[in-house]
Amino acid sequence: MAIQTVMVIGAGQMGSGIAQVAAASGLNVLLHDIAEVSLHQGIARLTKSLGRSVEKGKLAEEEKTSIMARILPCAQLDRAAEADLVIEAIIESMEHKTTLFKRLDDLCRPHTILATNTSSLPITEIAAVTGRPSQVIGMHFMNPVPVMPLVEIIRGLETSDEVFGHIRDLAERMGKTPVEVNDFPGFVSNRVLMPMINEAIYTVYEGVAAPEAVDKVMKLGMNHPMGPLELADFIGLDTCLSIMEILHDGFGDGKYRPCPLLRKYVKAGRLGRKTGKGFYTYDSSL
Ligand SMILES: CC(=O)CC(=O)SCCNC(=O)CCNC(=O)[C@H](O)C(C)(C)COP(=O)(O)OP(=O)(O)OC[C@H]1O[C@@H](n2cnc3c(N)ncnc32)[C@H](O)[C@@H]1OP(=O)(O)O
Ligand SMILES: NC(=O)C1=CN([C@@H]2O[C@H](COP(=O)(O)OP(=O)(O)OC[C@H]3O[C@@H](n4cnc5c(N)ncnc54)[C@H](OP(=O)(O)O)[C@@H]3O)[C@@H](O)[C@H]2O)C=CC1
Repeated sequence: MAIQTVMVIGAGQMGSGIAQVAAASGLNVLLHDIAEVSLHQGIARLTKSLGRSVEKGKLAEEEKTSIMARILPCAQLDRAAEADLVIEAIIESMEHKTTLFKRLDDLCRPHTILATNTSSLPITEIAAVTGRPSQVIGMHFMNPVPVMPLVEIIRGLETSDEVFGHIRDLAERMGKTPVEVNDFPGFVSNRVLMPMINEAIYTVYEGVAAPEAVDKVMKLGMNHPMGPLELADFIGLDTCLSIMEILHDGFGDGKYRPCPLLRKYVKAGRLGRKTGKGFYTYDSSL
């Protein structure tokens, strides 16, 4: 089966980046979001990202135009019927994702593959709500999608070899390096990364150091490109909290307990860069 048309669902920071790299690899992209304002913001974000590549001389203006022409903002989920592949990138919630996957299973043609960009949720559980578990797979991109080379690929219990092969080949076509990992909470990336971020938040919570000092230690001492708190703001504190909760519930181990300060910031709507405030304050969410 040749994948020609992809629907990306959720036009947030990940969905807009996935739509961009998919269109840049020659695919036709339908970009869907429940909220029209989020759809506009997603298009603005990827337009800005492509514009930056043009300014740097890495992309011709005509290429930008043709990439943009392959992306169709689409308010109707029903158009998933046109897709060979759906890549879901909505909020990190099992309830929201399973509701969506049930609906997609009804809407999509029999050959269509359903992929999720979940950061941490079990693929097998998402696949189980559909009548096509062999065609459900985890395709976990890293943020910012146009820059980061990795895609974690996660098979559910029933995912077929054929579907795995299609997704691995597609990730390569998008210029990414696929790495297969098993279906456990947080996979590899967030099982390793998120406890470090959570621990960094604990150091602020317990008054060990201010956010700037924690980040400086990790940047200058360990050569990390971003400090853990800067990175948490970049990922989104709501997403960080959801991932910690999934690790905590999934393994039943107290070492994954989310820091109360993380909970407090999320309750206050301080979600990081996307809301203009987290551990730091930002001018623009794009
Ligand atoms: C939570 C999960 O489930 C999994 C995750 O994704 S965890 C998060 C993983 N991501 C990370 O760890 C990111 C860590 N940070 C970094 O690697 C870097 O800080 C960064 C790449 C984001 C920015 O790098 P920087 O050197 O500080 O800034 P900058 O010079 O502006 O950008 C570097 C390059 O990336 C590009 N870039 C940066 N942000 C971009 C974006 N949002 N979209 C497109 N391009 C972008 C820039 O254009 C620039 O390109 P060139 O080198 O070709 O000029
Ligand atoms: N942030 C990161 O660094 C990474 C995130 N991920 C994963 O990617 C997914 C998305 O994260 P991210 O892009 O950061 O989140 P964002 O909050 O930036 O974007 C999520 C988008 O999905 C929309 N949405 C919510 N529910 C639905 C729905 N039922 N149908 C369609 N659209 C919906 C939201 O709209 P509205 O805002 O109106 O609710 C929002 O525009 C999550 O599963 C996350 O764990 C994976 C890798 C890295």
